[in-house]
Amino acid sequence: MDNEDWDMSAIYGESASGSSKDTKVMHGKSQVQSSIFSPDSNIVTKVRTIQRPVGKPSNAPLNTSSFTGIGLDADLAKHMEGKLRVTQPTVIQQKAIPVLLGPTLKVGDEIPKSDTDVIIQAETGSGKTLTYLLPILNRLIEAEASPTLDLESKRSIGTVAIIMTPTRELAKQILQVLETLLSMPPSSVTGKKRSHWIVPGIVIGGDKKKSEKARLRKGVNILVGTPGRLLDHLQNTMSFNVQSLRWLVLDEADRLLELGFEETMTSILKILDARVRLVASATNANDTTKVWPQQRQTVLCSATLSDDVQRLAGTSLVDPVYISAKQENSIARGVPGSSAEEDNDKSAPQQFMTPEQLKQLYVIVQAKLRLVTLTTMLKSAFGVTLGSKRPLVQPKMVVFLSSCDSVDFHYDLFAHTGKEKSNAQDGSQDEYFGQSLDGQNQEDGNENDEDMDDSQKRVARAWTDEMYRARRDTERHEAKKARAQLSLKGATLPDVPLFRLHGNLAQHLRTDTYFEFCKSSHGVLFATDVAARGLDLPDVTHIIQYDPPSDLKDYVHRVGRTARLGREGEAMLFLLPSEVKYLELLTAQGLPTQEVSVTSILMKLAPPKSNEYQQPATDIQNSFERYNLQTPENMALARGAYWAFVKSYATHPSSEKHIFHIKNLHLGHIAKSFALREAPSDIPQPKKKSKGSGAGNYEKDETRANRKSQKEREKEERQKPKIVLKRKNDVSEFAVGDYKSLVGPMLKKKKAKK
Ligand SMILES: Nc1ncnc2c1ncn2[C@@H]1O[C@H](COP(=O)(O)OP(=O)(O)OP(=O)(O)O)[C@@H](O)[C@H]1O
Repeated sequence: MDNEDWDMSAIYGESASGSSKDTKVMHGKSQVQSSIFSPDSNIVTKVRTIQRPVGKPSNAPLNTSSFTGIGLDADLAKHMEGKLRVTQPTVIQQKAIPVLLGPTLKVGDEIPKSDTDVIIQAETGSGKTLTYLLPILNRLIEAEASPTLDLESKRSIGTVAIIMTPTRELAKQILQVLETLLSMPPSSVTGKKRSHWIVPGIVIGGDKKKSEKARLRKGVNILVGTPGRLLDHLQNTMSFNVQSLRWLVLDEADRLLELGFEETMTSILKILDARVRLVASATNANDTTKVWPQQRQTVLCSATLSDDVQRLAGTSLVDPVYISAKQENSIARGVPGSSAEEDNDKSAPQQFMTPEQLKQLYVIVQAKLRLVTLTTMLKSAFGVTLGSKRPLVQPKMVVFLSSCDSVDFHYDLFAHTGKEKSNAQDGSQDEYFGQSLDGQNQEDGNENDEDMDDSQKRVARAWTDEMYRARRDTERHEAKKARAQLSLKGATLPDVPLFRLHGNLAQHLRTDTYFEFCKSSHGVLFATDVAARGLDLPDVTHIIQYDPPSDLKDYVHRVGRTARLGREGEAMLFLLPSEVKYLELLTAQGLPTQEVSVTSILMKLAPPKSNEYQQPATDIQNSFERYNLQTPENMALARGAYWAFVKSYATHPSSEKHIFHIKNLHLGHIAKSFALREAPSDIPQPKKKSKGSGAGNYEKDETRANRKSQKEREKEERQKPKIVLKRKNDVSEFAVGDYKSLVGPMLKKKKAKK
């Protein structure tokens, strides 16, 4: 159905689309004010929108089953009902919990005869955390009745379960769920305390190692951690006792096994293999109970499974069973996708799973319109565009960006734009280091040239300069303070709390922001992929992928922050016209997307009964550009974000280079999307920040670049075309320069091999 045909030729406003450019030198560079609309820019295309109905909720609890019915301890089930409001299992819980409870329970026909390694695949938001935590807990509690397990020395048994996650936030979230489950009251039947002896713990980068060591020395029975810190403790904390380890859970397994984490994971597995086996064969001292697995059971889970999992499964899993939420038969032996025939087999496991009820949309936007389109989308969602009403239930949104610097920039921009001084004319009068302070002096009303002699004028000028500097310093100080806050509210989206999350924030800010956003009923979180995996952010209604992910798996995890547990949700993907082929990749993976036209979004800016959206869009863009010009700090954030974007674009995997290639980027328009008025060749690169300063362009743990091995990066370097970008007919005034000048020193150093 065609539902978004607009004839825009009639409504190009003169001021919004005029081609005249205004040039000024500020912040050491020429600033060109150019229009984001031009008569020949064909932003209005006939859009054929395919209306695809969303499916029935696929990750909701089943109303035909109960936890006790699938073998869970009655006290534990009751406790979950009271504490978590969890009463009925989801599909994956119904299928996997009986298997993980072990062969002794004999619930279900398909349960393997002995404990076995397990691979679990289910949609995002389907309750995978409880799927693996509940059976472990259940089996620990069951062991209380075992005469061979000395209750007094249970803590000294050391760590019996390790849960590994790729991000610190996810580790904290899992610990929180674990602690809730462990706060079980005494049994209503026997009156005995349950689970009180089980000690949970966490080891993650960014936290103090010393206190972690102390806790490990005392004994932690279930340990949640990120790979780097876990390996560190395995290598350096002598008192870390894993001799009785029975469960190893790799949550978000595919991410953990990607290049970058792979080496760490291999080392961890080697150490565990050696230590656990050593004791088991020497004394068999830990064979304390029949209800625990006799050997270490490894559980892998994710919504996306990939080649990495197959690689690990081949070496480290013993005859695993595969349990999928979507597959007809509950349980299958072997590793999904490991046989060649499966490639042609339609019943073979799906690599990616998204909730059926999730609405997946995309918009194709020219780079120069990206920022206003995003702004309009946010404004209209919160009901702050002309003629729109605030929705009764305010949305809660996550905007995914490709770099930490980009997150900082957008967070800062939305938090502060609109507060700039009203007399600011394209920033010239607000520029702290500009030539003129006249505007400021007049504003302060301290100077009346006609009534003063020369010396009075000098004193007055010195005095106003002084006051101006003092005010400038105060404003800068306040801006600095504001940047360290957990959330901010700005004039662009009044009363909407804005948050940011990325791997370069100090750990306490990361943690506090995560919990704060969880608690908030509405708001916008600007985040890198650090928020993509596993985070259970309650009530998120919308996801915006402003920068496409570097990996299709991340697409699935990002959109999975909404539409959780049977709820509705909407995800929007931004694509440049040169990236349209990405849709083919999504389609090939069975990910259903539906187009929304950029015009239909921008039209939300038009006054009621009018089609004139270009002027309000231009006003928004100009106010962003003015904000950047206001202070060197603002300028630095924008320039840093621009460079981070360009560099991050260059790290898309080689398999996607035909879609995301830097040579396809219109850099002048990209600069516009960071509200910069400078030519790309003029945009200075940010100075390298000192190591360990907690600042930088990319994610530390979660960077795209980190995911590649040195070898793979070198190979990509060699393959990079030696190109000189030429000015194309339809290319703007800015997009000129050779590859090196565009990409910067990070890539400059390596020479292409012949
Ligand atoms: N059976 C259930 N009934 C009600 N709520 C549940 C049930 N199982 C889990 N939940 C809740 O659903 C939410 C999502 O669970 P969880 O984070 O484990 O999903 P997930 O499948 O691991 O998602 P992701 O793939 O994104 O990590 C949590 O808040 C959890 O408490």
